[in-house]
Amino acid sequence: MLDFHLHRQQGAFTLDATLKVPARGVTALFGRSGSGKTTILRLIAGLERPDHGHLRLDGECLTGGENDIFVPAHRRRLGVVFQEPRLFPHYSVRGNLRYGMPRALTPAQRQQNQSRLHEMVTLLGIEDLLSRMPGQLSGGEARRVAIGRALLSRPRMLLLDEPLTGLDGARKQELLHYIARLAREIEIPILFVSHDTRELFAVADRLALVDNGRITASGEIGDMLSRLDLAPQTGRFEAGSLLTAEVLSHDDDWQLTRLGLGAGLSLKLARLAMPVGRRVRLRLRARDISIALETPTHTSLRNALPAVIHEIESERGHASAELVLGIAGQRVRARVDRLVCQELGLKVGLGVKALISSVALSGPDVISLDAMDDDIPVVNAAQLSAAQPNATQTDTAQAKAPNDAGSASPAS
Ligand SMILES: Nc1ncnc2c1ncn2[C@@H]1O[C@H](COP(=O)(O)OP(=O)(O)OP(=O)(O)O)[C@@H](O)[C@H]1O
Repeated sequence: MLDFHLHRQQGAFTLDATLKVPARGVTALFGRSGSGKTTILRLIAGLERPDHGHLRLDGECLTGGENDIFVPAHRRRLGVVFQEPRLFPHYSVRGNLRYGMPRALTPAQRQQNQSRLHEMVTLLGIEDLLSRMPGQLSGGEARRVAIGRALLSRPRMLLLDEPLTGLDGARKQELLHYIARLAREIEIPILFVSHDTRELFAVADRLALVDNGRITASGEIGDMLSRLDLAPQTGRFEAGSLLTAEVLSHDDDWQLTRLGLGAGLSLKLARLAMPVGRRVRLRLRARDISIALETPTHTSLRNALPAVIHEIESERGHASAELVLGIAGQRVRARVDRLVCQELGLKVGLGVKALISSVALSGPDVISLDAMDDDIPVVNAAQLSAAQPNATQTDTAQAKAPNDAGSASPAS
């Protein structure tokens, strides 16, 4: 668990942020440009010092406390990837990747290091770059090397500040899946900053909203996105909900998949390439849900789920009303015409049917919560959590004096 209260004055900007981050899973910092997200990451990484406050990771004080501690960046054992890759210019790509890896003292350890390096190089698609120097890489290539170096260093926590900016679509998607999978398999927390709501949808378990130097709300991402009061801050996400579900069955004749939502409820959507039993996260857009008082007949809408209206926000001057429905114990946002709301007599506590078209949902709306596609190599939990005392240095090592680099040369 990471917990902090950090205060820092930066010119006219005041940061005063408090947050608790659980021991595992991905927490996304989300907020407009200039709200203080990078400053928070830099303070956690030890690249900046707060004016006052505290920062503890797994009970160890890294900043503040009774003795006003400040553990330097390179001793924090954090994996950091910022927007600029910051590779060591005097090491080759291979040297950069090996930099933070634990020293191999036995042939077995050497073999383990080799196979982890090989997995990472394959995943990142940088086989042909290993002998190049950082000055000979494109921006996207350097970013991939920086991500690999951070992950290979066996950090206690990963700090990712827009790590996928500049990557092409396919590579971005692949790495995104890798980060999501990694987050679910390793026992270290990840703090992730991104402006891209699709990235956050794919990887974030929790959302912390940053506004003008403060963390104004935080919680499980599905709960946060279904809160109408937070809509002004979460507005860049398309209004909707994240539900957890399970793949129940496939119908190969009609190319449909049935997802179980709990409480005996299920919905159908286009066939997913996932095995039965897979737990998934499903995104339902508010605009894709219609409301009926009874289960309609003679309709193309095949998903009619019993729901109870929990909240209604209907304001004069707006054409639509926002609803929060309870479906199988999960909160689901829906958007209907205000006029329809009045004509149907919708009110809090009323039982209705939520109608969802099976074609409104597609593959990208469904993210696996279990192990991802089995052909993507992954560093397993045991490998990552078996951190060696000397295994450190990722981008934070840049904070060290250049001649320190010699004492922490790439692991063999
Ligand atoms: N060295 C500095 N001196 C004075 N003000 C600074 C300094 N660095 C950043 N700021 C200001 O601090 C505020 C927060 O900056 P920060 O980079 O943390 O925002 P951000 O949320 O990460 O933004 P973005 O999403 O655009 O990356 C901004 O108003 C910025 O102008």
